[in-house]
Amino acid sequence: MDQPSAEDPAARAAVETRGLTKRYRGGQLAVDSLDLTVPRGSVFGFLGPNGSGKTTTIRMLMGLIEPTAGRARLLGAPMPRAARSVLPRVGALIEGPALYPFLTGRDNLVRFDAADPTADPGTRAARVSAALERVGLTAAARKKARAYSLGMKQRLGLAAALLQPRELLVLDEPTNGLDPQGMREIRTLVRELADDGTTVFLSSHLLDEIEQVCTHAAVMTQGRLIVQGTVAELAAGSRGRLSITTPDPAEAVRVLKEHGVTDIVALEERVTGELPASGGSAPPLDLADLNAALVRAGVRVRAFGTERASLEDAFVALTGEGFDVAG
Ligand SMILES: Nc1ncnc2c1ncn2[C@@H]1O[C@H](COP(=O)(O)OP(=O)(O)OP(=O)(O)O)[C@@H](O)[C@H]1O
Repeated sequence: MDQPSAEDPAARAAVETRGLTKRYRGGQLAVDSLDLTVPRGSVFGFLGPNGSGKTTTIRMLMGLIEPTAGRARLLGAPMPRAARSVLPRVGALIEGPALYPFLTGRDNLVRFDAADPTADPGTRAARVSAALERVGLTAAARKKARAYSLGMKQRLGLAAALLQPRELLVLDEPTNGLDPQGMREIRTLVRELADDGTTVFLSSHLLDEIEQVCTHAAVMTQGRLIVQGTVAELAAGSRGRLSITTPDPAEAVRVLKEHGVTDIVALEERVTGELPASGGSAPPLDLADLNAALVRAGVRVRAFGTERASLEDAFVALTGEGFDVAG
């Protein structure tokens, strides 16, 4: 009864939650009726400021804590009920890897592998070497983990998650605390894993990072999901800023105002502004008409267009808030 058919979207999604809710004992509503669908094969960014409920959601998905209400499916199977059969197909890196500092990178992986009752000891050395190679730590395999940089430690944690082939990787803030080089390494690795067909679900409070690496994203604030979709769809939700280059900025500003453009900023030859929102009875402003009006008014236009809308624009448009991008 609980097994979805091949036609059921739940069978296709790598992660699916319906009404998933967590209220902690102290009364804190950390996750509120979450309906999340992570398509198989996606790199899915789970985005939200600190405290928005991302870790709580991930801990429920992995069966580490019980939801207060609602349900969660991982690779089509109900959690936490199917944990024993599903979790071996899922690699996870949650709240930093638990490493033995006085063991080498390689020996750390040997210990992780030995803790897995399904792992054949006869092929352990080959598995460990392949995982080290996968994350680019072969050269550093004999160094003690305490001598690793934070980025190398994260990669070692990923290697531990990759000792077995995985259909889904769940990474909680995998670049938290890393320097730009470490962040790039993790991003590259995530892309490579996705190219191999692994679904990657990663949480982050960095919009920029999600835009660079993810195909899909969901945005959380205060325990609630405010939007989910492909990154392209989310960014398209806001139109971006109008930008004009002209030697006649004063006249351009006048024409733009007449056409309902707001928040106009003129800096030497560059004039930018917010296009009026479409909707209601007003027809959307056609950029071709606006350009023609500028030319009719004698404004000499060197360049005319909209700046690419970013996920951050979409986020601000959705919530009316800025985003914590400081890290
Ligand atoms: N064990 C707990 N008991 C009570 N409240 C908790 C517990 N864990 C988290 N919370 C609260 O639940 C809310 C969501 O926290 P959560 O850690 O899930 O958010 P997050 O988006 O992962 O943030 P961060 O990036 O800071 O980890 C916060 O208000 C937090 O204080």
